Amino acid sequence: MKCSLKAPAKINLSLDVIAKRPDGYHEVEMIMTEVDLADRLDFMIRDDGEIVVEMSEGFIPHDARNLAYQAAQLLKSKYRTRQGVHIYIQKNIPVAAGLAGGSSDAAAVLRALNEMWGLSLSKGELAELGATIGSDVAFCVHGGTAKATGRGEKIEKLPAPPSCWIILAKPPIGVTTGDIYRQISVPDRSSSLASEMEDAIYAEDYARICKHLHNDLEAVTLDLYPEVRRIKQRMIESGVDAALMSGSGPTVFGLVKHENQVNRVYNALRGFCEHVYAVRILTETC
Ligand SMILES: C[C@](O)(CO)[C@H](O)COP(=O)(O)OP(=O)(O)OC[C@H]1O[C@@H](n2ccc(N)nc2=O)[C@H](O)[C@@H]1O
Ligand SMILES: Nc1ncnc2c1ncn2[C@@H]1O[C@H](COP(=O)(O)OP(=O)(O)OP(=O)(O)O)[C@@H](O)[C@H]1O
Repeated sequence: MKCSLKAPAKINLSLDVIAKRPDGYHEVEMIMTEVDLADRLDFMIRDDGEIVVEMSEGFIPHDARNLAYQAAQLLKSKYRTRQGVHIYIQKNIPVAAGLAGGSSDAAAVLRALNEMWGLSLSKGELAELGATIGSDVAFCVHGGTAKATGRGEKIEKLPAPPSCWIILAKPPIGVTTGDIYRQISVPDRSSSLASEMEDAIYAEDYARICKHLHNDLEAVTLDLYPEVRRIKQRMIESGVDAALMSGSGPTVFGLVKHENQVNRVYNALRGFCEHVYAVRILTETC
């Protein structure tokens, strides 16, 4: 039995850090959306019970450190499945980029093996299991556009934002999420910035979405890595409607409403860094 699934990247349109928790995580309020830059995962059932992960990129571990492997192992041990699986991951999402590449792979494994191993788990159950692997996995299980609270694992689905183009630019550095959270001073604010973004999405108001892009982690990463600040600056100068860093970085994204602006922005960034993508928001889970 074989199956293939796409594992899309996400961006954070809004990310508020609300409080530091005693367990070392932070309480957050985030608005996230999937974009059509995706890894591709090919699955094949193995009758010997083994889990084998193969990656297109040799530098990513394919053993128990791989989030896709962890997802398969979690289902296998919890539901005592006799079958195994071979998973090939064609990596298209840049790694350690703030785009949840590994989390999305893990979510795709949960969704695929739920079908292939006949587990009949609901999306909610898969998301709950996924959250034990990483904070972004629950969102990736649900997909689409959503508000994420708690440490990121409590998901409320939202409609897709109005149609637009997104330019992603990733400088040649990797950022470790924990390092960025560790350095943030929790902002003292009375109103929720994520709510402003949520309202703008419900109102289908592109200009308000641009106005309310916000990420509390951005200032920390920009201070640590001046090249990320330069990319954001370059993006703004190239004429995007708004720009923001995604997650803990270092990828910066720019929103562009009209297709005729896309090439100009893309080319301005392409001369500046190697990893540049022009993508769209996903309106349905693939
Ligand atoms: C930055 C984001 O990607 C935005 O979507 C997420 O908040 C992080 O999601 P993630 O990469 O899946 O994060 P995890 O693998 O769960 O956590 C990595 C590390 O980040 C820190 N962390 C993560 C999530 C959170 N809400 N608070 C935290 O302080 C913790 O130190 C944790 O040890
Ligand atoms: N399937 C996978 N794909 C990519 N990286 C993986 C995978 N499994 C484990 N990793 C490891 O996870 C780390 C983070 O990679 P990932 O691409 O998921 O980061 P990220 O996009 O910054 O995630 P997030 O936005 O959720 O913080 C890397 O050090 C990488 O070696």
